[in-house]
Amino acid sequence: MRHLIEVRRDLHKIPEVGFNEFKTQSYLLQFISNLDQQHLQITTWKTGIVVLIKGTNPSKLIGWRTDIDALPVQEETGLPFESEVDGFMHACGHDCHMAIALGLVETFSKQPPVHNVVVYFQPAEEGPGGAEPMLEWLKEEQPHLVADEIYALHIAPEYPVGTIATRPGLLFANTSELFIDLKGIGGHAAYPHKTRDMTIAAANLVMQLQTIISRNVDPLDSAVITIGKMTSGTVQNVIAENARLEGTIRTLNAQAMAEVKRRIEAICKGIEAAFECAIAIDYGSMYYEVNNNANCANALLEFAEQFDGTTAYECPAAMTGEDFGYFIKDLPGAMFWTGANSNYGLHHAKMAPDESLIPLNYRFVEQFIRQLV
Ligand SMILES: CC(=O)N[C@@H](CCC[C@H](N)C(=O)O)C(=O)O
Repeated sequence: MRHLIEVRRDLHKIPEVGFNEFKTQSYLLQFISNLDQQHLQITTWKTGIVVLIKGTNPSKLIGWRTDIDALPVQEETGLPFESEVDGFMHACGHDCHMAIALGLVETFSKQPPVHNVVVYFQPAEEGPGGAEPMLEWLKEEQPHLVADEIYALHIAPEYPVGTIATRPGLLFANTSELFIDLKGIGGHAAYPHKTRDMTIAAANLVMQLQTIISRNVDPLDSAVITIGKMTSGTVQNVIAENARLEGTIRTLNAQAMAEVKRRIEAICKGIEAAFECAIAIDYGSMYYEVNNNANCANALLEFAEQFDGTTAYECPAAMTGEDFGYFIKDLPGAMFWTGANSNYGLHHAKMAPDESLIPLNYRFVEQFIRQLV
């Protein structure tokens, strides 16, 4: 399956963000339509694709989900197949995920498994979230395409290739995006007393938000507030009338998320009073935690222990988010990390997974699905 690496490189060159994966979708459709169609049924939803593979003696429908979107990150890997789209990159490995999923569709199209298999090519995992609306559409309009059990993987740069890492129960956090707009009064840089400077207000707000983690979250629990982007003002000698913070909140449970939000709102009220400004908060999209079904996670770990080329690792939970959580909110299923051996982590401009993970994982997942009873 050497060609899957070529496929990954092709996809790596054309990164697209959530619900804009038009070139990606047509590349995937082209690949799938070149396969033997006898056992396949292809359906599209927005920029996503759902492929049903009819099994030889099915008694259930097994789901495999891959995400297909990229990130607004300027690539700095220096690889010969670098992103051709300025400012965008597959910095979260979804290009590898897609190549593995295409490998599955290809092999199952030639040699169908016993059970029916459905492969979801899901848009917008990085945001604003494709899993929840895709599932709604499936349930309402294509109920025969809703899996009975479902699996997915995510590359993990910090583990060697061949590591299959997961755990029963909570694997990934609850997430909520966070957008905060501050409005004050702009004016001349030399007359600050006639203005309400939103650069100063936003800087104070960023610092105060971190006290929620250190002073409001139970030290035996965990949470993250990250402000990934901060913008204010227009030019060096004009005091900023507007500022905007863009970030994300991560918690291990829904109660902690509610408490963090309550404190964000209280702190924003304080900043409004202190800096005489107006603040608007928007929580953007929220992802339900990835809570693995214990039997499904253990089945993956047990299979990885005896599979040639993989090592099972029962890993700790992480503060990453994944809208795959919506798929396994109501269905049995599990997600796992798969080693990608990169010196740079997820979302880094130099993240470069070891591509040998692609043929290995495609074989692992194919064999895992084939042996499910
Ligand atoms: C695996 C991974 O990196 N997932 C993303 C999901 C982002 C969700 C949303 N846009 C947010 O930032 O809250 C992650 O950043 O963990």
